[in-house]
Amino acid sequence: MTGWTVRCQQDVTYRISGSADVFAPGNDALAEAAGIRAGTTSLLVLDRTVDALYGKRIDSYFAGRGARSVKYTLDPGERVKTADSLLDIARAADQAGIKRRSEPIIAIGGGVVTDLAGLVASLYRRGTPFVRVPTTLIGLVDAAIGAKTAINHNGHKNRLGTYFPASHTLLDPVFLRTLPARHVRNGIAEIVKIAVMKDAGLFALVEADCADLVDARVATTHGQEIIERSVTAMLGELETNLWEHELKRVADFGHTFSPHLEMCAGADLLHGEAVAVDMALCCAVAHARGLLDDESLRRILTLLQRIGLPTEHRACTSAMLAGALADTVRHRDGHQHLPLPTGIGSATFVEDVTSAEISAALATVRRLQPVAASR
Ligand SMILES: NC(=O)c1ccc[n+]([C@@H]2O[C@H](COP(=O)([O-])OP(=O)(O)OC[C@H]3O[C@@H](n4cnc5c(N)ncnc54)[C@H](O)[C@@H]3O)[C@@H](O)[C@H]2O)c1
Ligand SMILES: O=C(CO)[C@@H](O)[C@H](O)[C@H](O)[C@H](O)COP(=O)(O)O
Ligand SMILES: [Zn+2]
Repeated sequence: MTGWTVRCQQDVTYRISGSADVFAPGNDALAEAAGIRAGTTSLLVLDRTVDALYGKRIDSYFAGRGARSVKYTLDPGERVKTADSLLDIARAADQAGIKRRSEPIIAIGGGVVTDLAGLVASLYRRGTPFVRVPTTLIGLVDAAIGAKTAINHNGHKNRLGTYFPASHTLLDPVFLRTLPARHVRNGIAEIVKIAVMKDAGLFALVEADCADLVDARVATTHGQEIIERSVTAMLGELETNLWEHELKRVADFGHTFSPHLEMCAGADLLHGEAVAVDMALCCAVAHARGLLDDESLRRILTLLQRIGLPTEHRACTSAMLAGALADTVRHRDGHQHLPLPTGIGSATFVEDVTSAEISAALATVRRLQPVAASR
C-alpha cells in the first residue's frame, strides 16, 4: 500500500461583543447570536443560582419571541464540572431536539457552566455551535472569551477538554450587580494575572480603583476600562496561540501550582483565589532570583491583599507544591515553562526552579502575610 497525507485547514472566527442587559425584551443581541425566533428551540445550560436570579427574565425573553427554551439546570459550583453532568446535558440536548447547526446551545453562567456546556457542544454530534453569556467576572474577562472547554476528571483540574470557542459571546457587566463579593474578588485575580504579565497601565487602574472595585461590582471610575483592557490583553494571548501549540503561555501565570491546590483545597478556595496564592508564590520566586524588584513585589502582594484575595493557604506544603509542579511539567510536555514577572507588565519563563526555591518563596510569602488575611 502507498501512503497518504491529508492536510486541511480550518478558519476559526468567533465574536465577542458587549451588550448591556442581555435579557431585556427589546435587546436583539442574543436572538441574533443564537438564531432565536418564532418556532426555534434552544437548549439553555445554567446553574440554579443564575436560574433563580434571572430565570423569569430569560423565560420572558424567549416567550416574547415565540421561541421555545429548554433549560438544563445544574447545582452551582465547581463540583458539577464532571463527566456525569456532561452526559446528562447531552441527553437533555436529545430530549430538546435541537437542530444541528441552526439552534446553538446557550451557556448562561460562570466559568463552570461555560466550560462544561462548551465541552458538551464540542462533542454533541461532533460539534454543535454554542453561544456564551458569562455572568461572573471570571467569565467576562477570561473563561468565556477563549477556546478552552473542560471538565475535571480523576482528581485533576480540567483533565478532559477541547478547544472549541463559542460562535458568539455576549459580555454584559450588568450581571455583576448580583454577584457575591467573593466571586468579584475571584475575577479580579485573573485581571491582576494578565495585568502583571502584560499591562502595567491596567495594573495601575486596578490599584487606583481597588478600594471600591469589589463593593461597586466593578462599576467604578475605571471599571469599564479595566474589563475592556483585560479582555484585550487576554485575547492578544489567545488569538496567536488558540490551540496552545506553544506551551509557554503568560496566561498561565498563577496556574502552575493552582490547579492542584484548587483540587486539594476543595470548597475552601475558588479558582481565582488559588490563582492568587500561586501568583504570590511565583512573585516571591521571581524576587529571590532578582527578576522582580522590591517595589514591584510589594505592589503586587499589597494589591492582592487589599482586594481581599488570599496570598497563601495551609494546603501549601513543600511536598504538595512539588507534586503540583511535577504534574504541571507533564502538562507542559516535560518543561517548567514557568511564567514569572520581571516587573509589572513584563514577564519571562524559567525552566530550572528548584524545590528549595519554592520552599523559600513560601516562607517569604508567609512572612509578608498580614495575619488577618491568613487562611
Ligand atoms: N476556559 C477557560 O479558559 C477558563 C478560564 C478561567 C477559568 N475557567 C474555569 O472557570 C471556573 C471558575 O469560574 P466561575 O468562578 O465563574 O465559576 P462558576 O460558574 O462556579 O460561578 C461562580 C458562582 O457564581 C454564581 N453566579 C454566577 N453568576 C452570578 C450572578 N450574576 N449573580 C450571582 N451569582 C452568580 C454561580 O452560581 C456560582 O455559584 C473554573 O472551573 C475554572 O477552571 C476556565
Ligand atoms: O484558568 C484558566 C485561565 O485563567 C484556564 O485557561 C486554564 O485553566 C489555565 O490556562 C491553566 O493554566 C492551564 O489549564 P488547562 O490546560 O489545564 O486547561
Ligand atoms: Zn484561571
